[in-house]
Amino acid sequence: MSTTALTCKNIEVDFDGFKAVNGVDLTLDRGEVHFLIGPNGAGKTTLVDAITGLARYTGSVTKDTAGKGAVELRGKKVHHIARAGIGRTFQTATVFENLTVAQNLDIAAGAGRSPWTLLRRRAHLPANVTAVIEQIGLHEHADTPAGILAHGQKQWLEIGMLLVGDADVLLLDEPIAGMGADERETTGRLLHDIAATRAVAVVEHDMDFMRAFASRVTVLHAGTVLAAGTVDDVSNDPRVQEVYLGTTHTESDMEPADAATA
Ligand SMILES: Nc1ncnc2c1ncn2[C@@H]1O[C@H](COP(=O)(O)OP(=O)(O)OP(=O)(O)O)[C@@H](O)[C@H]1O
Repeated sequence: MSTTALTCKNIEVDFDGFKAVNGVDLTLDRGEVHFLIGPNGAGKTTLVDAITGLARYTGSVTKDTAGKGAVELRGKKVHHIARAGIGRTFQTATVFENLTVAQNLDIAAGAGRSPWTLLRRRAHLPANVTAVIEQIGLHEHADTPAGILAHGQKQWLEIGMLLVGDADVLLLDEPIAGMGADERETTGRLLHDIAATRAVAVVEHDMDFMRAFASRVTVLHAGTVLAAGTVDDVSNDPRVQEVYLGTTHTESDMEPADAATA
């Protein structure tokens, strides 16, 4: 059963009079892989920036925690928002290249620990770190320096760092950019595995990937929600077809399916 993890109401981001996000409502539910799509400049990244505290906005973003009610995130500092369970990745993975996979995860898991305990060598990894290494498929690379991981593996490690940090809402910016077919497939399955208990939102340009793995889709255009629903709902929406086919944004075309990775 899906439960709501994040609710955005009437979000507006204004850059000197230009509304990059203009009255967006969005709900992210646990149990779903929710794709945010739209042509270049639609406002996808700015919306994620607002949710994570990097862009000032009006409106409301509330984090819903089962049993504890809703907490307003607007006005909170970036690290408070992260601590409230909102995790984010960027297109370029930001892992500690000289540390091993296990050390990267151990540090991400220890956000609340003192620097001294973080530095101390640990005889055994905490159970949650071991479980996440398994979940992200890097158990054979636990002692591999992150810097020599393949591109896809680095992305999975970064997602793993959000998981051990107890992110309940994961906002992923083009997680499959630069990945091969097998890595994309693995990533899609990983996202659904994660979404079993958390909310996952993916900003994406790759329409094949969206069709294969989206539980729900929100289409942004010019800072507003153009359409929302299932893959079929949005694919069959004439307004969505118009935006993708009737404008110059052909690099994001809905057809052919594999048109773009921005
Ligand atoms: N700091 C800023 N100052 C002014 N305008 C900005 C700023 N950041 C983004 N914009 C503008 O806001 C609009 C939305 O940009 P945004 O990056 O959110 O779009 P996007 O949907 O993520 O696009 P893409 O898919 O190309 O990444 C664009 O017109 C962009 O030029």
